[in-house]
Amino acid sequence: MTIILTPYWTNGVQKIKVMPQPPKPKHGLVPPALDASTHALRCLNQLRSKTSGIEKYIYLSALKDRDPDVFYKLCLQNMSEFTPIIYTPTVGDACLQYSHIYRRPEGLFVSIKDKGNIHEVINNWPKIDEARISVVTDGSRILGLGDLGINGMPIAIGKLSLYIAGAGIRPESTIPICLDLGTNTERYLEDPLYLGLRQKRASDQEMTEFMDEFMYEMSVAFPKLMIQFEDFSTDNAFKYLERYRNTYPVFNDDIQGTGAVVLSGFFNAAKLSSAASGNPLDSHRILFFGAGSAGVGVAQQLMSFFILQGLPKEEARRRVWFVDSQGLVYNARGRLAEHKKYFARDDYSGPPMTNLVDIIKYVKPTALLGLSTISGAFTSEVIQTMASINARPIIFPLSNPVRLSECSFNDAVEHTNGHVLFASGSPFPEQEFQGSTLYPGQGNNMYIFPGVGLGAIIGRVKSVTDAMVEAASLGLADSLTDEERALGLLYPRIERIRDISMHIARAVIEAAQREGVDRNESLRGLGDAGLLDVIKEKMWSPM
Ligand SMILES: NC(=O)C1=CN([C@@H]2O[C@H](COP(=O)(O)OP(=O)(O)OC[C@H]3O[C@@H](n4cnc5c(N)ncnc54)[C@H](OP(=O)(O)O)[C@@H]3O)[C@@H](O)[C@H]2O)C=CC1
Ligand SMILES: CC(=O)C(=O)O
Ligand SMILES: [Mg+2]
Repeated sequence: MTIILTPYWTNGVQKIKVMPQPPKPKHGLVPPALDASTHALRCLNQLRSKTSGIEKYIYLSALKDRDPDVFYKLCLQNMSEFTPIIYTPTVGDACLQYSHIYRRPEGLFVSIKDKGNIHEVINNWPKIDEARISVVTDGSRILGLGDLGINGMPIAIGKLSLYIAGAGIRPESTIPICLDLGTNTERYLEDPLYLGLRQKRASDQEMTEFMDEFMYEMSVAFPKLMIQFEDFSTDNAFKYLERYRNTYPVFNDDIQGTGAVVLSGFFNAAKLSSAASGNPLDSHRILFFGAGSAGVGVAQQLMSFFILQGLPKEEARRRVWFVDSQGLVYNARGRLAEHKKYFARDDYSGPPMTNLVDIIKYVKPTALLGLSTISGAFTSEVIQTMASINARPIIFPLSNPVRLSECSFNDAVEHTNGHVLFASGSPFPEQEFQGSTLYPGQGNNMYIFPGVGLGAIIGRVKSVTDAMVEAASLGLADSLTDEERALGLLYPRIERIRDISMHIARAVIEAAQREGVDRNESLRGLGDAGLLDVIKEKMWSPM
């Protein structure tokens, strides 16, 4: 049964009543012609009557609170209309304005001031034994929008709505969590409506002590929970994934989820690009614009593309080049952040190379991937240079939200004469070009994490291994239907997300079984079809 957190005020302090969903109202208390299907249509019309994205977001948040079944039913029926509202790009605006549009509590807030007593805060969560998946952010790098502090909560809520809609996780099994470790963003510290602690971020040492306590207490309170880390700043994203991944079932969406979704789209794009150029799949060369947690996470995952083509690991590494805010990343440039060292080039030692067009002419990449947060960085000249060296250039501007995208689909189509193989982080509309319709891909981790989480909890895994993430990626790449391939799509239609998540979950469980990290013995030996039946049967659906 869905539970409702109802806020009320006593002596100026907001308190929460935990209530079950109300029973069906008695005769006479609702209009006579109210029925479920016309009411869903009424809600959809109300949503569509709103003109701004943030109004739509507020409307849908209220609908989800009031009537989760209608919300999720409409979401599933209108996935491509709903995802840009409950997720990127609009969720970015909801985060920026969270302290101003806040209506009612949703999720769990654990602050640095709770250090030493985190156990008590966690145990205030109403349905401890139901909890299966938590998305945890510290608000320090929300999408490409920077340090938003406690205003990062909507990203955890949005991701979990996609878990529920896209993978059939029961709503009461999800916990959005925002860790409040302070913020270094002055405008929030000065905003009288800001809902978080009014202090600078905790030191590294204090944060690590806090995180160790938090992770331990979570594992005690919620023994069946998988944690998804979301939108931690670069260093902390790598640090805490490494620190906990062998002890608890954790997954970093920005490093691993993004890696998996881009590997999948790259696989499909590389086949089309190689078919057009006549060059073999193992000859691809990839240039990353942006060397943060997402860029490096994707590069680590893309290594498996080359390794699957038969290249040795060292040769696979050499197919990747990075550009960061200082230009081409190479050893002789001087001190490099730890996460950049593995891919730093040792075959260039000249002066810093900072102009992207010059770098493209030097590297001659078949693929240009943007994870930089720099809006419009892929200028017409950049795109034309890619088109001049590739029959079908792969161009993926993956930064979110849409206004930070490195280029638009329209520009990519126009400057490559329609030949581009394109995927962006946030959605772009399709384009008419020379009498045909061209479809942009959405290379967003939303295709991956619902299925990974579903597989992780049904398989009761001890940890989320690299092989499980790779299996999710290849499962997604294989899920294109013949009709989708005929249209040149790189990713399946988002309307099929439940089917896709089911297949990803199966691939994840089988990989966990091969690696010996599964704890659900009843699933062993079921075979593909048997496993799919179990997964399907476990998926929640709105009534
Ligand atoms: N599509 C998807 O599914 C996902 C998309 N993303 C998006 O990716 C973007 C980056 O995220 P993340 O990696 O976590 O962020 P980070 O802050 O960790 O990384 C940003 C990177 O961009 C580089 N950069 C900044 N300015 C420039 C510039 N002028 N020229 C070249 N490079 C520059 C930075 O350089 P330096 O290292 O020198 O500071 C850094 O390497 C965000 O917009 C995020 O929304 C993230 C996850 C998933
Ligand atoms: C999509 C996502 O996780 C991000 O932009 O951070
Ligand atoms: Mg993210």
